[in-house]
Formats: sequence, C-alpha cells, structure tokens
Amino acid sequence: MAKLGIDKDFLRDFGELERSVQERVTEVFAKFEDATHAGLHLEKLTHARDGRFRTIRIDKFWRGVVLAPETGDSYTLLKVLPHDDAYAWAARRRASVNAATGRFEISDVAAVEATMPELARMADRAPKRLFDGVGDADLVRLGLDVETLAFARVLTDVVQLEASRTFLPQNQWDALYGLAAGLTPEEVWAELGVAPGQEPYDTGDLTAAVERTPERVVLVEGPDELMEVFRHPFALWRIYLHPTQHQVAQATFSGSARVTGGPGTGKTVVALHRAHHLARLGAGPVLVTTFTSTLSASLEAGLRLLADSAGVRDLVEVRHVDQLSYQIFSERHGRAAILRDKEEKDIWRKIVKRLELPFTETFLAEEWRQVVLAQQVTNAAEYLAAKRAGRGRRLGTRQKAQLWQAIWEFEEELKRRKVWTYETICVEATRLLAERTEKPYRHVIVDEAQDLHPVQWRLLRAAVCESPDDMFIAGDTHQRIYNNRVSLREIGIKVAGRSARLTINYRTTAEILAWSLGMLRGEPIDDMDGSLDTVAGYRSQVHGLPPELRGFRVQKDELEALAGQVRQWLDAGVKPPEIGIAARSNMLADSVLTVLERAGIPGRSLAKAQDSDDAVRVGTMHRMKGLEFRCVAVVGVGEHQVPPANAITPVEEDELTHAHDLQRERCLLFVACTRPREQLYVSWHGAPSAFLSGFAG
Ligand SMILES: Nc1ncnc2c1ncn2[C@@H]1O[C@H](COP(=O)(O)OP(=O)(O)OP(=O)(O)O)[C@@H](O)[C@H]1O
Repeated sequence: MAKLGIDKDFLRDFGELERSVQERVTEVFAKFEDATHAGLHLEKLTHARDGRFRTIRIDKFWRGVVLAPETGDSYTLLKVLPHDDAYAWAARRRASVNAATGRFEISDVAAVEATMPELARMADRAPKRLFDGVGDADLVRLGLDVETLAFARVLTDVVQLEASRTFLPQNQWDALYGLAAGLTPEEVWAELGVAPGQEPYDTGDLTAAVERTPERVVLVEGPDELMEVFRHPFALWRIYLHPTQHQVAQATFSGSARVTGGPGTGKTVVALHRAHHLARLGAGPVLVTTFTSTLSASLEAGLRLLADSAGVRDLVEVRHVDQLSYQIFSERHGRAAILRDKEEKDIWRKIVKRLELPFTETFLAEEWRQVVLAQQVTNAAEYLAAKRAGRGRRLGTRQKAQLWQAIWEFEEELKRRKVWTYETICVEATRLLAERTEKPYRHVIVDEAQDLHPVQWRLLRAAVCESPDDMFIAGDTHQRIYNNRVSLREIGIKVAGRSARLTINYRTTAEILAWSLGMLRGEPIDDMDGSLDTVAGYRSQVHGLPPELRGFRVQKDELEALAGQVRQWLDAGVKPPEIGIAARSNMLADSVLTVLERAGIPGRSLAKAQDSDDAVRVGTMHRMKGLEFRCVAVVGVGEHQVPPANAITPVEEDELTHAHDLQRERCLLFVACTRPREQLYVSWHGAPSAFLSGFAG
C-alpha cells in the first residue's frame, strides 16, 4: 500500500491557500493511492538536480511537488504552488539523508551555489571566521555533508548563518546554529536527538530517512488520517515535534522526570503530548494540572486538539491544583468557607497589636506560608528547628517564640471561625489522600511547575504512587511569578538524571527574545533541584521587528499612544484577540479598557474573556502567564509602577525576601514581554522602570 508523507512546510502553506485550492488538494491526495497505482499523475522533471522529485496535477493552475523513492511506494508531499513556481522550486533543490541524525533534509542547492562565491570573497578579507573554533571532524560528526561544510567554512558572522536557514539542509543548519549560540558539539549532538556512539546512517536510504523524521514528515495511512492532518493546518505542534520534544514525550522513565526550558520552547506542548502518550498506554488515569484556571483551560483546549479517541480523552483529567484539593476536601467535609485576603490581613493585624510584635502582618503571613506550611511545622519545637532558608531576617530564640505564638493564635482563629485558606484545604486534602491505599491517578503531569507551593507539591505527590512515569514536571524558574520556592527533593520527587532542557523558542522572534533575556542577565535563579538554572543556548529561528520602547511625560499621553498603537495593529490586519495588553495592576488594566472603549476598540478583560470574544485581551502581567498573542503591549513600566513599592519587602525588614521580591517582579516583566509572537511594545510615563535600565533609550 502506498504511504503518503506530508512535509511540515507544506502544511504551513496549506493553511494559507484559498479554500477552493485546499479542497482540491485534499481531493487529489485522498485518491493518491489510486493515482500512484495507475502511475498516471506523477510527472518527472526534466531539468532537476534531484531525479526523485515529481509533480502532481492539482488543477489547471496548481501543481504539487512530491518526493518519490527510487524503490518502494512511500511518497512525501513537499509543496503546492502555481505551475511554473512548482517546477522552479523543485529544479533548485535536492533531498538528502543526514549522516548523523539519519533524518531526511531538503536543501536549495541553487541558493548555496549562488551565495558561496561572495561569502568566500568576504571571508578572505575577514580577520576571523564564524566556526574557526570548531574542527572539521566535529562538524562532520554533527552531520555536515561536504557542501555544507564548505559553506560553513566561509561564514564570518551569525547574520550570514541566519540568512542561510532557508536554503541549507535543516538539521545541518540546526547544528551550526546551536554551535553559534554557544552550545558545545556534545550539547548540539544531544539536542539533535543523537544517541552517544551512534554510527553514521546510510545516506542512500531516503525512504528509511523519511520514516525517521517525524518532526518534519507525518505519514498518513489513508484518507481519514489525511483529513485529520489538514483539519488544523496551523497547529503544527500537534504533529511535528523537535527530536528532543519527541524523545521526552514518549520516553519511559524509571521514576519522575521533568522538562525545563525558556519561554516558548514547547514545554506545554511536551506536557500535552506526554499526557496523550501515557493515556494511550492505558496504565491508568492521567492528571494534567497547573496553578491557575486560565492555564488549565488552555491545557484542556490543547488536549482536545490532540486526543483522537474518546477512550484516550476519558483517561486524562485536566484540573488546576486548587480545584483538585477542593474536590478531595469537599468529598469528605462538604463545602468549605474560604478566608478572604482582607479578613486574613485583619486577623494578623489584630494579633500583631495584641502581642505587641515587632513584625508586620505581611511578614507573619509569609512566615506562615513559606516556613510553617511549606515544612509542615505543627508545634513550637519543630518551628524552632525549621529551616528558614528562603527567609533573610535572622531570628533569635525569643523572636521565634513570639512568632510561633502569633502563628498558633492565627491557626486557632481559623479553627474557631471554621474557615479555610487554599493552603489549609490542600494540607487537609493531602492528609486524606495519604490515608488511601488506592491513589486517584497513575500519572501526574504538572505544567508551570515553578509556581506551585510546597503544600500543592505534597498533594500531587500523595495523589500518585511512587512508580515508573509517576510524575512529569514542566516548568521554567526564570518565569516564577510568585514567591514559591521549592526543592523537589525535599518533597520526595526525584528527577536527577531524568531531566531534559529545551532551547529552541517557537513562539517569539529572535529580537524580542534577545531583548527580554537581557532583562534577566546575571540573575542567579535556582533550578528547583539544588543547582542554578541557565539561559544559555536559548534561541529563536524567526526574525522580526525589535521591541518598540516608548516613554511619556504623563499617563494620559501614554494611554492615548497605546490606543494609537493598537489601532495601527488592527489596521495592519491583526485580529483583536491576537492582541494582548499587560499591566502590573488591575487598576491600570481597567484604565486601559476605558481608553480602548473611548477609542472605539473592543477590549475584554482576560479574567472574563471567552474564546469567542472578538476583542483585544487586557489583563495583569500575572494573567499573561502561559498565554501568547501576535502583538503584545506592556504598559505602565515606569520606575514607581514596576516594581510597585507595596510588592517589595523593605530591605531593612528582610534582606533576602527583598531580593527575592525584586527577582520575582523582574521575572514577571520577563513573562509579559515574552508573550508576543511578532511584535512587542513597552511603554511608561515618567522615568522607566529600573528593570529596563540598559535597554530603554
Ligand atoms: N514542535 C513544534 N512545532 C511547532 N510549533 C511548536 C512546537 N513546539 C511548540 N510550538 C509552539 O510554540 C509556542 C510555545 O509553546 P509552549 O506554550 O508549549 O511553550 P512553553 O515552553 O510552555 O512556553 P512558556 O514557558 O513561555 O509558557 C506555541 O505556539 C506552540 O504551539
């Protein structure tokens, strides 16, 4: 039976073809098997560099370009173009097999030949070349063929390399780009998904190579599968995974595992694929969880796109972690009365006053959350012995005794009022789960892991037995936006030796990514497992405009200019929901909504938006976590607004917490700035935020 492969680049083009052409393409390829048997429709090119390219008639005007094997009957659809363009496209190119990865690649040989002489001339005059520090043996080991090696040797800067992305063989370009981004040959090797000691592949067997390239070619067995691929042409992540993403999503781990990586590197994509994979294996229920309802709704939507059968879908449950703890709690105790933030502050305030304590209520609340709840402290002796690693202010025994008295009174007050906080519900739910011998889930998958509190981690740990593939954790500590710092080891989650790091950003442009990363440079950020995380090697392969930074004298001018910017995006054809506006405070987000309304632009708060709302999304930076838009404006990034004074513990109260607060605020701005796919606009009035120093001009 003939096998048809669909190349990733074609699927992207397919989404942009006119509907009538899309329908015709679908019809032609639904009958592809008959067509190839009849041997009628595939036409050989006369002046081809690669004799294996064929064209196929779509209609009078359009032609498909198909790669046909020398033997066997597996075909790959590469392009659909107007007649002459299709022939010209195929005539310039060659298909090959990468010796290191075994993957199939296409190169635009004509472009390589046309560019080489000028690059060589420039290289002769240049003092240094881009890959002077890497020997031929390493480049060959990384899969470079003779032509690409010669090409790499005349490159003098990374801009030339970036410009060659469209014509060099894909994996070979990836290897060069990884080296140019500062990765070692070994790191590049690992990223390409090549096992250590892997023998070179047979570069003559194209059919095997196509089958070995799932990140680029999806093989369809019949018309139904074909329709399914064509149904969501822009959701490429459903079908084509980077080798590292694929490996992590499908691996069998002897225990818990995790994936890390910068913004937009596909951690959520991997988490979804993993959930799907584990559900397919069918060992038991899979929980997919995270820390907010907005995020769990977007995970749910992603899974709906991915899960192809009801059986698989039924095994996966998506819910955010507080929802899970509340459910377990309420099954036993019924509804819980939740203590509101304001009430909590009042209780602490009264205790401070009554005991005449030299601490603020914020300090006490943090001490309760970050020490007592985080470490399951239940009595004075345990509190005296507890680690206060994340807390800067040193306390003497007498002060600790005072603090314990305050915390004890607070907990007694909660009991007296019969009220709960999300954390105490979580603690109780964990206790209930610990009593059960049957755990509710066989696998737990956590997204945005950096923002879970230790009590939430304990709940999740208690929801699944320790076993192979029990927990899978996706997160990025550079995007931590709450004060929750956790050591996975201390919670009983061991991921050492079972971690993967993603480095290619699929969301944002290289310009936006580089600018945003500048904001974090030099910040020491933990990796939740006893070491420091790094941003080394993060890169994007797409280019666009640099971020636009604008300062104003007063807020009124800033917001008016924002409305003008949004109008400009809309006029350029960006749809309202593809625009996101982030502000540090709810109040500023509300002002933005008012200004948009006055300008006649539909706006919707992210807290209330439904998928179907045709409006610009406006919300706090916190709400932007995990989301993405074509264009993003981050407003109010002034010296007094970011960070806001009330979010930063005074240095004289607690030095370490002060530093952590600043880091968290910096990361929050980083999160907001890494949401756009195409354009970023950042504005302020008065002096810019200190976080922009060195960037804002
Ligand atoms: N293999 C892939 N092919 C195409 N697109 C991809 C791939 N992997 C991820 N993407 C796209 O990249 C974008 C970012 O992916 P995702 O949200 O999973 O990243 P993330 O690492 O979780 O991001 P963040 O940490 O910033 O929330 C999404 O639009 C996703 O569809």
